[in-house]
Amino acid sequence: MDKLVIKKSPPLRGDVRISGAKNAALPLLMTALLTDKPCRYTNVPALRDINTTTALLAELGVKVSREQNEVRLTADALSSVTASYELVKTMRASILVLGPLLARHGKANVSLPGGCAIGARPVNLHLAGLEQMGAKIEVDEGYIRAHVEGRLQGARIFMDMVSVGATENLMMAAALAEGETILENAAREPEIVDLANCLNQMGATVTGAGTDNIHIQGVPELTGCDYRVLPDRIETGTFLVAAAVSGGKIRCLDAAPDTLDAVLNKLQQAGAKITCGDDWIELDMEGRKPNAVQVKTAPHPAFPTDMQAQFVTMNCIAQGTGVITETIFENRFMHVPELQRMGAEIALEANSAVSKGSSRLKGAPVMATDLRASASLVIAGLIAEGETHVTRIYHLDRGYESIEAKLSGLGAIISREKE
Ligand SMILES: CC(=O)N[C@H]1[C@@H](OP(=O)(O)OP(=O)(O)OC[C@H]2O[C@@H](n3ccc(=O)[nH]c3=O)[C@H](O)[C@@H]2O)O[C@H](CO)[C@@H](O)[C@@H]1O
Ligand SMILES: C=C(OP(=O)(O)O)C(=O)O
Repeated sequence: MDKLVIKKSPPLRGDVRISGAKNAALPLLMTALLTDKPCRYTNVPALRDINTTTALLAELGVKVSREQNEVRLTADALSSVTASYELVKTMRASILVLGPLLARHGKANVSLPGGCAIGARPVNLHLAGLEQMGAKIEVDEGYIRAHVEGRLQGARIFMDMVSVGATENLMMAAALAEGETILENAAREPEIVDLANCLNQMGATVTGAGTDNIHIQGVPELTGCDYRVLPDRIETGTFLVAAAVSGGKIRCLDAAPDTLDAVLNKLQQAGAKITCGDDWIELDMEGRKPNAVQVKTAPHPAFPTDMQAQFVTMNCIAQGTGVITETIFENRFMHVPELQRMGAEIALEANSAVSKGSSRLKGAPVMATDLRASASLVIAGLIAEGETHVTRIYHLDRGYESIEAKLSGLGAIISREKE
């Protein structure tokens, strides 16, 4: 297994190119299941989760070809409608094959994803929505077994929690359903808008994406697509926080500033000077240490849970007391004990991490427990005295393309080694 070795680094400086968004690319690649025509996706990040997705699609019989950041998929003859436990257990987003398979093939067997380090993460909203559209679903031996006679039927579906994945699964299913589907209390994330744009390019009629009320007029069949994945707002935010923590000045290129309002707002409160162009964001700390900020995670457009861990690291070394409250996942503070091992003064109070600020971090061996927790430890390593060894970085490789090369390009002292 690999680990990252990070030494105390100078303030980050320079330009970094932002990759396509993992959380947009995953549902986008699943749209290929909705058509027998070829689909081409560009700006697809080179990530472990993308490898898992193409392996999953190949297992279903989808023809896959991949070259650098381009993926071509053709689902003209499926050989299976089963997403196996072996793949689903490594990537929860595998559940997103359920809606498309059911809509186009009338049948799907998908292993229950189960929980993960950050929480229980049930899929009841995905299943309830599909049942409202006429699917018969049972859970047997750890598998969701779903079928429908004829086509799924459009329905008015109210989701009593905001769920990104359920909104995506139901949007894809509804695109091939008979009649209109209305998703109420839908998620409003930029990745949902990206999925709607791709579906519309394939001949679907999706309106309202980006609001909490999405209308999908089903069509009998869809065509292929040639679609460029949205820039990764969480990768962008992670580099910006790393630069803020180090007191540096960086420019994120090929970014999407309008997807990051809540994060940029908090960075400004922390004392960062932020300048944006159409597709770039510059952060300049002008040599200052960040001020602690108060943050509460919530569905988009509020502050994203996927940026919470990185801000916990920032608050540790910032000036003043900061409180970060997590409202999306019940167990998303696994990075806190690891940061404490590096000397961070943080107290966990219910679902809040309270940092006293001005912690002097010292390098230590630390363990990555999930994707964004790993990112928070890497950021801590950049400013800790001495050397930090981050193990179990397969979590990091799920969601950050070439993170050590990108950080090195900004002046960080970081290398990948064998554990
Ligand atoms: C691949 C991907 O895009 N992952 C993102 C997606 O995950 P994901 O789509 O899994 O997250 P959801 O938005 O569905 O989850 C939000 C909350 O709703 C709960 N819930 C969800 C579905 C359901 O059927 N029942 C239920 O109770 C979850 O346990 C969680 O507490 O959105 C999360 C919230 O922004 C992000 O952290 C993840 O990075
Ligand atoms: C939690 C995340 O991803 P996933 O939903 O794929 O686990 C994430 O991207 O931070």
